[in-house]
Amino acid sequence: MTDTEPAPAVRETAEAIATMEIRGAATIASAAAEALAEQAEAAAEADATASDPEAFRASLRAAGRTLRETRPTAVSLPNALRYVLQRMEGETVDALRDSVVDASDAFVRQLDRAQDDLGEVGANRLADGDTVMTHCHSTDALACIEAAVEQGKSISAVVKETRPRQQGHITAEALREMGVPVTLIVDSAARRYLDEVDHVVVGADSIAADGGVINKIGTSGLAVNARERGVPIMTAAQTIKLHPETLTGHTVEIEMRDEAEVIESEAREAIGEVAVENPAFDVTPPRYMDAIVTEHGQFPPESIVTLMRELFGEGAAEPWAEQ
Ligand SMILES: O=P(O)(O)OC[C@H]1O[C@H](OP(=O)(O)O)[C@H](O)[C@@H]1O
Repeated sequence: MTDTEPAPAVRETAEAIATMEIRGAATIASAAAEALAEQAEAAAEADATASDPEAFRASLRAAGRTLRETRPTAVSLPNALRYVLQRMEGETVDALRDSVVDASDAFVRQLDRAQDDLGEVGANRLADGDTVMTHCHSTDALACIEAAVEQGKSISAVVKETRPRQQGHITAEALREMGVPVTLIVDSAARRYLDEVDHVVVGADSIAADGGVINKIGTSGLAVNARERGVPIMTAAQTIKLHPETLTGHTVEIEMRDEAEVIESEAREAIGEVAVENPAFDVTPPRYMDAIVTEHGQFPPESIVTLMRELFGEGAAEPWAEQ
């Protein structure tokens, strides 16, 4: 390992995030924080960095860049890197390592606590006997349903399969394990089933300062249909999903993934020369979302900017940048 080469554990985590073996905004964030701790442990042992605090810092920043480059849309990833790298301090390599490991542990603990707290808030929006509709797989959204079940409410679910990666299957299994009766449907059946649904519950990968919700592709269409059918829709999003760069007018980059996720090679060849696109996310305008549920309470999307300013100020530092 040279001073800027990430430890094998960091490269493995980065690869797993890029291929979506590790996926879901919150899970990506905790994996990234843990990878930085592993980098710190490895760098404290490596010849090039063990006795050189500046080389140690450089190796942590390089690991941050490797992790940052994996997927562009879920802001929980750079927010995790910010949390840990901004707390890296000390004059010696041992002190630096300890500060990174401690920050990483604190971040992961905070993430779990936030999800539990958010679940309680979201559960209060659900009533006994409600049927919820879900899209994709969100641990934050599931936390709301699980807390409602733990409150003794009887909840059923209509689960959208969520093409192309079918994360709805993961949601269906998780809900079944909670004892929630599940009906799995294809995405295009959603509007038909909205008449049988009391609440739509989705997660988020990023929340923009204007209250726009960036979530799995298909969320915006679902939200528009829910509004038209008069069904409330909430997004469950811990505050690590708030995108500080959008405070200064930046837009959120929507990840475009490989066409192979959409169409098998044989079918692709048979169709011939056509374009195939695979955007992973879309933006739901704030007027189509009833509430953003966070660990700090629930907010109308248009007012989320106040919470963002409180938590992030106006700036979004990049402590992983080369110096
Ligand atoms: O953080 P939690 O709530 O678990 O997940 C949040 C969001 O992350 C997922 O993205 P992907 O499957 O990684 O592309 C989905 O869009 C989901 O709603």
